[in-house]
Amino acid sequence: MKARPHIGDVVCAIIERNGRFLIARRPEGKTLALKWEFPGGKVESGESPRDALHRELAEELGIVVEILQRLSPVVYSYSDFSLRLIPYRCLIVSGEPVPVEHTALEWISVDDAVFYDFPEADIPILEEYRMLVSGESF
Ligand SMILES: Nc1nc2c([nH]c(=O)n2[C@H]2C[C@H](O)[C@@H](COP(=O)(O)OP(=O)(O)OP(=O)(O)O)O2)c(=O)[nH]1
Repeated sequence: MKARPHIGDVVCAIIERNGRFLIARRPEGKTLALKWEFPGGKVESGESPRDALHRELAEELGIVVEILQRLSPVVYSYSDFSLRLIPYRCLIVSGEPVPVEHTALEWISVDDAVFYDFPEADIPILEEYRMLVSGESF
């Protein structure tokens, strides 16, 4: 019998400002190279998802955020790994994002998202977010 693949938890942030949110481009030579993603990363053992998000955003972008809302987690299996991606809407409370690990950052509107190449696991998150903000005066 084949062993069930390990599913790792990954947290990610939808960081909002002026009706847009921040996306970051993954570097060449890494998994999902050159895809645009929500900033975030793997939850380490013994760490809560929220703590992991604060740590990753400080490391990757040099910012401190306030978490506003958790959206629905997405479980997705790529050909070589599986993950549970847990999204949080956030606001920056200090710092200005600087791409330490990513090759680019962009602030986009939810309608712009179709023009960017996101990982498959992100698609349901973008869809839920679109529904959510279309009901708000965003
Ligand atoms: N941060 C982030 N990661 C995502 C998103 N969508 C998605 O499939 N992922 C995947 C890419 C990575 O494999 C993993 C995030 O882990 P990470 O950013 O800490 O991983 P990494 O590139 O340093 O490590 P690795 O993939 O090379 O093992 O989750 C997303 O929107 N944001």
